[in-house]
Amino acid sequence: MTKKKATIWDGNVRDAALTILLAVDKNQAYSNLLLNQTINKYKIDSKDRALLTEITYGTLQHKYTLDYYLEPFIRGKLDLWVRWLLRLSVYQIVYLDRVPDHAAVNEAVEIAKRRGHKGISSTVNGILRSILRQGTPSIEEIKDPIKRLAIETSHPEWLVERFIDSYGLEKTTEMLHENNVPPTQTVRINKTKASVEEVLQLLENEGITAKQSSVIPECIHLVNGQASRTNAFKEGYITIQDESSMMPANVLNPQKGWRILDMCAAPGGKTTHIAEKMDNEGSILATDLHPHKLDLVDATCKRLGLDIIQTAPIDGRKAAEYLQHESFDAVLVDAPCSGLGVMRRKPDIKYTKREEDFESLHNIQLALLDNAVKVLKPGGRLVYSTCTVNTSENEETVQVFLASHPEMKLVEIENLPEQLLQRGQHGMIQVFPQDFGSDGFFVAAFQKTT
Ligand SMILES: C[S@@+](CC[C@H](N)C(=O)[O-])C[C@H]1O[C@@H](n2cnc3c(N)ncnc32)[C@H](O)[C@@H]1O
Repeated sequence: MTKKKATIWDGNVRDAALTILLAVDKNQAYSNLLLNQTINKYKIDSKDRALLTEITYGTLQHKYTLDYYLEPFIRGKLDLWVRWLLRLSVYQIVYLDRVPDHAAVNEAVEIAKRRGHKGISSTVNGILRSILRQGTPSIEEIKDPIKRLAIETSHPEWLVERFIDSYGLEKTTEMLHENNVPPTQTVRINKTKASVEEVLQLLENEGITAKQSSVIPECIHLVNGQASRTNAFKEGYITIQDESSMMPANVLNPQKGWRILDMCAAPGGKTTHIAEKMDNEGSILATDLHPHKLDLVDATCKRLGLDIIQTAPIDGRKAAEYLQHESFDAVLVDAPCSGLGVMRRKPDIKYTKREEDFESLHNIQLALLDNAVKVLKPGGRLVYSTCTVNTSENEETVQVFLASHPEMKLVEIENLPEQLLQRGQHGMIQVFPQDFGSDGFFVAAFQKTT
């Protein structure tokens, strides 16, 4: 008898969510990539897609809270898949009004029967029915305020403490809650092809309601639909990008005809934004450590009709060995970072990041900046950005960099809307997810004086 090949999708949303959650936990798979691959590969329809996304992300986002709710009801050790099945079931019971409790329990019992044996399914049934009868334990009763906030918002305690040390209790509390709010879909319009009004009309013709952002003018918020499936996307009128990520190109303020280096360019979101701002006139060298990722940059340029971008695999920590010194009008270092600003869309980051990662990231960031200075023309502009909320990779990287580079100075950021400028000081802006519902993001602008 031929064995049936295992598949993520057999029409059962909860089962597919369980498979994805297990892969994220066991194989350190990226939840967003695996979820998108599953949805696209199996062409999952919009109703199932919404529920699958909600259960997968929601369960992952609230993992520690769900464990707290489950703890009093679990006796002994459970297999990993059983624990995830319980978590995703309690997630539905506690957070999803549109799923009746009995449906969540029955589905879990059926999955337990299929994946395990009768004993397991009655354990799952017993635990979930006890929770329905007795209710979940109260988080309010946790005495330690840091532990309470960590459980309530499902973040590791060390990270909560670190955030409070850097940003204070109020900002941290707001940020941790916002990290559990699903992000809205935002796209950037390609102004070399159409105006905002024209793109809004194109999207409307495809049944998509969208509106221009009140923060970054080239940003559009989608109310429904999936940007990647639209003709507007396929024909190069839009690029999927978080609103915060639209800051660096604006801060760089590139002019037509400039020669620009984008040192950590893949997959090309900011490179192509810079090219659009230059009206596709001038030249951009887009480099990245990983050659295969540069194919994505090339493909995006082709889709958007931009031809001033050349790609090259270069380790930015050695860029000055390969590139002519003082040859670029401006350099963008959109550095590799801990990604603590994007936990809304990549909840796995909450559970996988370690404090010891920060120092090596800080050192890589400094090495990238050192090289950027060497290839920058005197008078040229350097922009440093990260998608993290972490002083050691943001303000401290800037301070240490400045201390060893007297020829560099921070310059006032000008080319952003007032509401963003208000959040900055001395050439640096830290955006928090709660500020505009966009990713947490940091940007700093420097000028080479000699
Ligand atoms: C934050 S991502 C860049 C995102 C990109 N700028 C965009 O907007 O689409 C950081 C990038 O840095 C690259 N990277 C990591 N270490 C690098 C190094 N030593 N030199 C150059 N690129 C590096 C990674 O491969 C990754 O693509």
